[in-house]
Amino acid sequence: KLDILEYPDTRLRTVARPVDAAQVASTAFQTRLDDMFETMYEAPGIGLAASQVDVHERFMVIDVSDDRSQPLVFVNPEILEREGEQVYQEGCLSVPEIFADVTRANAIKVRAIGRDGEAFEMAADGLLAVCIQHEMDHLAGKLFVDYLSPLKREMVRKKLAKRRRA
Ligand SMILES: O=C(O)C[C@@H](Cc1ccccc1)[C@H](O)SCc1ccccc1
Ligand SMILES: [Zn+2]
Repeated sequence: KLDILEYPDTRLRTVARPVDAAQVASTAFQTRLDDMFETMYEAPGIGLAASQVDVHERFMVIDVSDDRSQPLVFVNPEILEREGEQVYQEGCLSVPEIFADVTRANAIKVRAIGRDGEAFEMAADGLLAVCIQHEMDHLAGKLFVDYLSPLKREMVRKKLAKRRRA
């Protein structure tokens, strides 16, 4: 299991660098993917970005299925199209016990390299679209609390400081 960085740890603000596609097939990279899925499932969560475990490379794992049967790997993800808007009450494994409404695109088209090292394109909507956008923010050093008003963000900071002292 990997340790998940917690806000306001400044390492979460690092902008991840692209992965060398030739490395995806390597045992080392595949093992890191296994560790990411194990950490995500154990949290439990439906998404985890490499940034959250202090690995600043552009990849993330997602599984929004109810029975943990649809693991998805996105390496060097890019959003090709965005459509509509949806509000979702988001949480984050790096900002424990804080939830807030975030507005994101309702439907997206994303291109990435998969676990097999091959490029693919995927259309996503609903919770999967929210999760992909949430994880891609992590890779850009952004957190969902950045969308909150300064006042609400200050309340979050105080609440987490108290939680850490407890
Ligand atoms: O911290 C993370 O990136 C994991 C996030 C991913 C996520 C946040 C908001 C909305 C969608 C995905 C979550 O903490 S995973 C926990 C969770 C479980 C079910 C539904 C929403 C969030
Ligand atoms: Zn998160």
